[in-house]
Amino acid sequence: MTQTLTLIRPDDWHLHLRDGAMLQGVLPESARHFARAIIMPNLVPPVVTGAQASAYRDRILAALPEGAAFQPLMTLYLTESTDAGDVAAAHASGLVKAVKLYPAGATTNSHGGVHNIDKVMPVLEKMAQIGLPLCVHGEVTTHDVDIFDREAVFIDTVLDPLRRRLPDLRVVMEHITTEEGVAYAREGGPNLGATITTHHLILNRNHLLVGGIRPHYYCLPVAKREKHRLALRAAATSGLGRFFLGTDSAPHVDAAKETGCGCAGCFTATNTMPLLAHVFEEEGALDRLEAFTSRNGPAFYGLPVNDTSLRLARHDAPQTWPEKIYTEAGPVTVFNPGFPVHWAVEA
Ligand SMILES: NC(=O)N[C@@H](CC(=O)O)C(=O)O
Ligand SMILES: [Zn+2]
Ligand SMILES: [Zn+2]
Repeated sequence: MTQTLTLIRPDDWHLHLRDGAMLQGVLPESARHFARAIIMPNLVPPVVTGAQASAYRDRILAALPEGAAFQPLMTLYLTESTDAGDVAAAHASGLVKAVKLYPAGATTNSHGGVHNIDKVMPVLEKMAQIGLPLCVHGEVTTHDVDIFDREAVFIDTVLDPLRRRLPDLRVVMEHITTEEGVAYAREGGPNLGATITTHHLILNRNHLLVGGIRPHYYCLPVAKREKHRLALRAAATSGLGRFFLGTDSAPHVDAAKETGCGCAGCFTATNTMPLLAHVFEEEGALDRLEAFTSRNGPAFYGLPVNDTSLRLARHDAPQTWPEKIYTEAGPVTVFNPGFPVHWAVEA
């Protein structure tokens, strides 16, 4: 008999949709399974002001397939000239659900990000006052720090000092990739959450580098040692409210990935839910998948859970999905986990 699993419809608490032709091409992949998503603001130019977030939200809604009930939850890209009053107004109107901190130079389109945290303290103080969460790409960018250590060093030298300075600030550690990240989030109290991606539950750095370099497994923060992947699996399947799904699905056209200096980002919007069912089944934790994908995120953000559902089924035969999404901007390769997956989302 086919095993099925019915979940409260999931949300994605960290998603890149881009703009224009790419947005048009990838949005249906998320809207098919997810009810809501926190939309990352690292466009070119970035989404800095409330007015820009409102215009971007309109473009997303206009790109939605007919009849899709998908709600984009908007964020602002924090810069050293961000205006605290504009942030507060965008939050008060209900438009903006979080502000995103990119350390300058940390990742794709982060050059306009923050060099010096002191310069953004007035905005962060306002956010702490009004309860608006700060989503953090938690890596230091100084060249003397090894890329595999950047998350752990960020926690010690930036995140922990910031949280001691502003204990009321609500923070989401985005896409954690290390046991240090898991441990810090676990101990962080009710003002701290952490998103975990699908691909970091599947990949370690060997998958990226052994037997040839795999550009479609390259993302930031970069996949780490196996012990870190196992720590992430334990956290995601723990059921603890701190940990929730943020796919960090980050589309780049193949030409920008398969090149001498490839972009960072894994595109997982299409197959995240079957992959997660596979991972949670392996961990003997299918009963905790719903907490990770559908309950813990809304609880952290103070939103109701969705009132619709999503059904997964486990088939005897391995399931398939498109190898690429053909957008008008170019083809985007869908994340291939490298093992057979028997789960599929029911139509
Ligand atoms: N995760 C990635 O590797 N890339 C993201 C940026 C980010 O989330 O850091 C992107 O925008 O492409
Ligand atoms: Zn990031
Ligand atoms: Zn991201």
